[in-house]
Amino acid sequence: MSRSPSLPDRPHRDIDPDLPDDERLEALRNHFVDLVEVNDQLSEQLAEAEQRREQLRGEVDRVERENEALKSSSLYIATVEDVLDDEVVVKQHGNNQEVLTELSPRLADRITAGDRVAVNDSFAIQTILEAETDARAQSMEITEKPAVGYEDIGGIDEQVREVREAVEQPLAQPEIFEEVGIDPPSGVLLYGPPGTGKTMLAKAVANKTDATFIKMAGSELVRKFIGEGSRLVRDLFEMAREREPAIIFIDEIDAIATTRTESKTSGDAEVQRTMMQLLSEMDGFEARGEIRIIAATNRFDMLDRAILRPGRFDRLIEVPEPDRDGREQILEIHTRGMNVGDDIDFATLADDTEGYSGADIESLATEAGMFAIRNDRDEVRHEDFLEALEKIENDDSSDVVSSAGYFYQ
Ligand SMILES: Nc1ncnc2c1ncn2[C@@H]1O[C@H](COP(=O)(O)OP(=O)(O)OP(=O)(O)O)[C@@H](O)[C@H]1O
Repeated sequence: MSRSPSLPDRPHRDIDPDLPDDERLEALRNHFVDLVEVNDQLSEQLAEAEQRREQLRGEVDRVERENEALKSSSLYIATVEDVLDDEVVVKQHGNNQEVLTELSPRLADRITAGDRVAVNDSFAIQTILEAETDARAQSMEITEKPAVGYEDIGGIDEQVREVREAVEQPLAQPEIFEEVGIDPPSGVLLYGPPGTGKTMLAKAVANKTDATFIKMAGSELVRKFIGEGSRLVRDLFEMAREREPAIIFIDEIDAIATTRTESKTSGDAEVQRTMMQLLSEMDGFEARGEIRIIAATNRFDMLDRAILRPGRFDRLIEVPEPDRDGREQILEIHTRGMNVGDDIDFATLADDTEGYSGADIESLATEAGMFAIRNDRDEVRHEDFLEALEKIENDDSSDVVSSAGYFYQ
C-alpha cells in the first residue's frame, strides 16, 4: 500500500565566479526561482502524504472496531454438512437453515463433514467445536449398573410395585405382553415433590434388569446447550439404542415440556423444538423393545398435556412425601450402615419428622452422625438425632424441610 512519491530534482546550478556582476545576479535569481518551485512541489507532496496518513489512520480504527465487534459478538452453532473445494455447507442448529459459506484457508484442512462449528452473523466459520461425543458425555449420565436396589427405597412400596410392572416386566418378560396381546406403557412419568425417590426408582429398575441407565436433565438441555436440545434428544435415543437394554431417565421433564406460552421468544421456540423431537422419538418407538423411558417432574401442573397422550407418557405414578411409617422405614434404611446405639427410637423420630422427604431424612441421619463425631463418640445415639433435628429446624439457610413448600399436583 505504501506509495513513495518521487522527489523533484534538486536544483543545481554552477555559477561562474568570473561572470560579470549583472549576469551572476541574473543566474542567482533564476536559481532562487527554481528553489522556490521545488519547495512548492515538496510542500504539496508533504500535504498529500499527510492526507494519506489520515486516511490510513481512519482505516486502522475501522478495522480495530470491526475486530472488537467480532470478538465480542455471539456466535451460532452449526453443523458442517458438506465440504466442497473452498466452501462448505453448514446447517444452523435451532432453525435448521442451510447455507453455503466460504471456508477460510486457516480451517480448510481441519474441517470435515459432521463437525460442529461456531459461525458468525454472516455464517463465516469462526471455530470448530469439540467432538460431539464430548457434548453427549457432558449432557448425559450413563451408568452400566446403578448401585441402587428396591430394598434401598422406603415408604413407597406401592410405587415400587407399579414401576416394576410398567418398566421391569416389559424388559424382563416381554413375551407375557405378546401372549396377552397388549403393549406395555410407552413411558412412565413419576411426579411428586423433590427428594422422594423418583431417581432411585428409575435406577433400581435399571439395576434389576441389567439395563444401562441413561439420565438427562431437562433443565440442562435447555440451559446449557442452547440450540442443541433437539439434537441431544436424538443423541439420547441413539445412545440408548446402542446400549440396549436401556432405561432412559429424563429428570425435570417440565423444563422441556411446559405448557405452551404465548410469548414467541427464540428460547421458547427452542424448548418447543426439543419437546417435539422427544415426542417424535417416542411416537416412532417400538413399544415392546428393549428401551424403556421414565421421566420425572415435581411440577406436574406445568406439563404440556401433549406428552401424556397414549403412546407417550401414558403411565402416571405419583411419588408422594413419605407418611409416618414411610419415614420410619427410610430412617432405618439410612442408618443401616451407621454405628447406631440401641437407644434410638425410630418411631418417635418418624413422628418428629413430619413433612420430611427421603432426601431430608438422609441429611438428618448424616447430621446426627456429625453430632456423634463432635461429641467424641463413634456411636450415634438418639440424642444426636434430636440435636440434628433442632439444628435443621433452626437453620434458615438449610433447604431441608423446604420440600413441603414445593408446588405439585
Ligand atoms: N423413598 C426413599 N427411600 C430412601 N431414600 C430416599 C427416598 N427418597 C429419597 N431418598 C434419598 O434422597 C436422595 C435423593 O432422592 P432422589 O434423587 O431419588 O429424589 P427425586 O425424587 O428424584 O428428587 P428430585 O425431584 O429432586 O430429582 C436419594 O439418594 C436417597 O438417599
